[in-house]
Amino acid sequence: MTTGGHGTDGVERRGLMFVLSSPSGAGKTTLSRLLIERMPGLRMSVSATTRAKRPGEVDGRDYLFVDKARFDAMVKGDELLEWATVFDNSYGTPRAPVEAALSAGQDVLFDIDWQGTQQLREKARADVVSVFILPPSASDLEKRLHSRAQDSDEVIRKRMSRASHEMSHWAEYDYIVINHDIDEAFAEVQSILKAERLKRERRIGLVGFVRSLQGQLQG
Ligand SMILES: Nc1ncnc2c1ncn2[C@@H]1O[C@H](COP(=O)(O)OP(=O)(O)OP(=O)(O)O)[C@@H](O)[C@H]1O
Ligand SMILES: Nc1nc2c(ncn2[C@@H]2O[C@H](COP(=O)(O)O)[C@@H](O)[C@H]2O)c(=O)[nH]1
Repeated sequence: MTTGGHGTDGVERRGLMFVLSSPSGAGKTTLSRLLIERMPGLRMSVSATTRAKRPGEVDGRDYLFVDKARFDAMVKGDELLEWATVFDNSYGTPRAPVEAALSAGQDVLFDIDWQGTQQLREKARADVVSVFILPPSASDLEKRLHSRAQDSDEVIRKRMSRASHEMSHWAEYDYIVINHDIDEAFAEVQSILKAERLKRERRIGLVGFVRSLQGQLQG
C-alpha cells in the first residue's frame, strides 16, 4: 500500500501506519495531539463518524461528522479503508487521504478501535505498527471520562461497561503503554515511532546507500 518517502537522514523509507487503541478515556486523543504537534512527518487520519459532535469538536479536524446515509454510501463506494460500529455509532477511515499521505512519504496516525486495527492489519500487515494504551486503574479511567466533561453520565456508564471487552484485545497489539503520566506515556509512544521508523525493512533506500558507501571505499 505504501510507497517511499525520505527519512530525516535522506534515506528512502516506506511510510507506516501508526495505530493507537484503548478503552475510551485512556488517553489516545491526548497522545495523538502531542504526536502530531511534536513529530514531523506524521499526519492524523481524520475518521468519519455518525456520532454527534462534542462541545469544542470541529468538523473536518476532529472527525468528518456525517449522517448514516452518507456513511453507508462511503462504505458502498469503497471509500473507507476500515469501518466499525463502536458504542452504537459508525466510525470509519477515509481511504483517499491515507493513501495520499503515504504516497507523499508521510506516516499516518490512527485513533481507532480493535476492529479497525484488525482490518488494517489484514490489508497491510508489514506497514502497521499498533500500540494499545492502558489506563493505570479502572477508577482513573472513570475519573478521566468525567474530567473530560463531554459525555453524559449514561454515555460514561456505557463506555465503562465496554472497557473490559475493549481491553481483551490488548495482546493483538505490537506494543502496550500504560498511561500513568501523560509526559511519560508520550515519551514511550514517541520512542516506539522513532524506532519503527528506523527498521531496516522499511528503509528501502539502504541498499543504494550502502552500495554508494562501498563505492566510495573502493574508489
Ligand atoms: N495521564 C493522564 N493523566 C490524567 N488525565 C489524563 C491522562 N491522559 C489523558 N488524560 C485526560 O483523560 C481524558 C480522556 O482522554 P482522551 O480524550 O485522550 O481519551 P481517549 O482514549 O481518546 O478517549 P475516547 O476513546 O473516548 O476518544 C481527557 O480529559 C484527558 O485530558
Ligand atoms: N474502527 C474505528 N474506530 C474508530 C474510528 N474513529 C474513532 N474510533 C474509535 O471509536 C471509539 C470512540 O471514539 P469517540 O471519539 O466517540 O470517543 C474510540 O475507541 C476510537 O478509537 C475509526 O475510523 N474506525
